[in-house]
Amino acid sequence: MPNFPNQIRASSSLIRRLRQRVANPGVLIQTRCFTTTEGHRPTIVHKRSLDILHDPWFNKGTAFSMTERDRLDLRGLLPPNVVSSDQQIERFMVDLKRLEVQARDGPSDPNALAKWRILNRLHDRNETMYYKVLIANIEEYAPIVYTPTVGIVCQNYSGLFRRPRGMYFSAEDRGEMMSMVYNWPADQVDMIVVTDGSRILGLGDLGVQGIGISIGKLDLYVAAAGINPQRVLPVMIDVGTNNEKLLKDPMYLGLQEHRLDGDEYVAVVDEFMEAVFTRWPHVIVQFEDFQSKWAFKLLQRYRNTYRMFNDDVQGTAGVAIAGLLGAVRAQGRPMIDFPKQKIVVAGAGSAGIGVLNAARKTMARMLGNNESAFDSARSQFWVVDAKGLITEDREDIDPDALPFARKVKEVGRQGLGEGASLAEVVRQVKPDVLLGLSAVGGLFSKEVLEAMKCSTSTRPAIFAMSNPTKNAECTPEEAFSIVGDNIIFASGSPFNDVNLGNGHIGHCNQGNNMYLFPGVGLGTLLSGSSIVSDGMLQAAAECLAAYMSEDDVINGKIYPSISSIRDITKQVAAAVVKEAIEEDLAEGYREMDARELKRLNKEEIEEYVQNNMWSPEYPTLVYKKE
Ligand SMILES: NC(=O)C1=CN([C@@H]2O[C@H](COP(=O)(O)OP(=O)(O)OC[C@H]3O[C@@H](n4cnc5c(N)ncnc54)[C@H](O)[C@@H]3O)[C@@H](O)[C@H]2O)C=CC1
Ligand SMILES: CC(=O)C(=O)O
Ligand SMILES: [Mg+2]
Repeated sequence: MPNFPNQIRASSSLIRRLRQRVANPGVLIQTRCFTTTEGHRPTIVHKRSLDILHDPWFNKGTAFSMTERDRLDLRGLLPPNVVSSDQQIERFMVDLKRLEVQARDGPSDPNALAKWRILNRLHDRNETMYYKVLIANIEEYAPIVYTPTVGIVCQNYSGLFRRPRGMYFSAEDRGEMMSMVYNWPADQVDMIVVTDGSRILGLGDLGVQGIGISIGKLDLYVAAAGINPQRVLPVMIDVGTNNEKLLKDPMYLGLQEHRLDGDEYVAVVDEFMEAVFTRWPHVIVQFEDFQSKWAFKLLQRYRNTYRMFNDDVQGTAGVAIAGLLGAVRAQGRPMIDFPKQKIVVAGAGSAGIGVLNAARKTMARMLGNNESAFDSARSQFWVVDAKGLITEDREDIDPDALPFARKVKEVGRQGLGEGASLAEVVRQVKPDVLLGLSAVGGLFSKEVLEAMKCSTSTRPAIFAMSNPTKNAECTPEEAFSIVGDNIIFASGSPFNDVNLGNGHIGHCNQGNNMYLFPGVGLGTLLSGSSIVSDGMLQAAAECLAAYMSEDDVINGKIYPSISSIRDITKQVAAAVVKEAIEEDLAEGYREMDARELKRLNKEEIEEYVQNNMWSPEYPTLVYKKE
């Protein structure tokens, strides 16, 4: 008879069952009381990995210890912070109590977070149905699973966490990644979206909570590009966080230490890349929301060796180019006039510099594609960052911004100098385009927009591209009411069109990389190219630019409506495949080999893309014994 500790009052039925166990030591007795010595006996399970996490009987969620995670092939399938069951309950209760307040946080839709929770639960229960709902209602639900609501989700992720989705590679997993990738149950993975959480939308460093953005982007991969949801993998590389609030938050699920930096940081990302490409050699890895400091370096480090691209640098650039060309057409001018546009860019981070580089190259191509064309294109841009106008006088200038630093003499003639304010720059330059990728909500103040009224363009364009909604540089109402009814307006997050009165509508375009990255990923996959070339990205941007009709652009519509995202994605993917074939990069995909790909004409490429897009229909299921 076992000795019960004094404080435990065992029920008579429990004592009866314990007696049974003493008589039959091999038999495990299920008991509801977990404070007896029973709690220390192991429970035999016939499952491992996600099967355990998805089984409500055995799942302990974030409370699985590291030894158990290793024993049950769970390493990487949960955020790295191991919490006690009391902490789990505390986190749940705090989140429950916050629900009402959070639900009101939605910037444009007061029920946004509540909708996200409902959709997320459906996602956990039934993926086919989830994507069917998402695709059929993309206009209403893209702002829930993607920007802006995904921003609120990331900010509150530790509280919202219920079931894991995706993989976490943390600094603690160094040396383990090559084996832990096998904890992911799918033998085929087509798309990975990875973040290190260091710059989530315009919300800064959100650490492990940034995984929400990888999940949201992959939702669009499935909904827009028809990537099979069983072959997508959201990833979070947790190297710590420099967000002091999260470092002190007892609810936080990530590593509570400062970010790794320098060689140590690179070694973690290197190990991750090697591991995923070893297990899935044909996967495409999209880098998302890495702080600028690393975004460019990692892109240069990997782009010629792995199938990868950086969405914020390259996807945003393509979307902006398409919009900028649309803005030229909206003035009733041919696209070839683009090199005459004066463009003021606010923000010189990964997105801003990506756009500037691509815009300069596009202008240079139009001007003859030689060195002098490239050099002269530079003078069309004025770049303003947190310290004001960037000139060659800037101390410790960021090397990525250096090519866009204005010559001091040159801007001096315009009455401008190093560090001039955005309003001053706009007043003096009178630009055709004012483009914001600063993450500073309201940066296009009344003063800046008043200055934009002096633009020399017949149809000034304002791109307030920062996300989420509260970080937009201005609202469309502010832009139309201050600058005038005739402007072209685009924002990164969705806004409603503006009623200008007299039956006129001020059109609000959504200038977001969601119109490109799904097609770039799908096109790369189906071409079988082992890299994502500049030409493939350029082809994607040109396809998006050409998608809008002359009537559309004259009416101020420079981007498609989100309701046509599946169609535009198909076309972008086809353009990417075509370019990969032309550059001799296409190695084929499945039964379509390189030679056959080369024989396809434009229509056949589109058909090939269409035929390879997954649709949310229930398949017939058949049971087969292992
Ligand atoms: N619409 C879209 O498709 C995309 C939008 N974005 C948005 O762009 C924003 C910036 O992203 P990153 O470039 O990666 O961020 P980042 O943090 O690397 O860069 C921000 C830049 O803005 C500058 N800045 C800060 N305060 C400023 C001020 N008062 N005036 C002028 N410039 C100022 C900073 O100096 C820095 O150069 C984010 O809000 C992000 O959500 C990013 C990618 C795609
Ligand atoms: C849209 C996007 O990629 C961003 O705001 O970072
Ligand atoms: Mg991004």
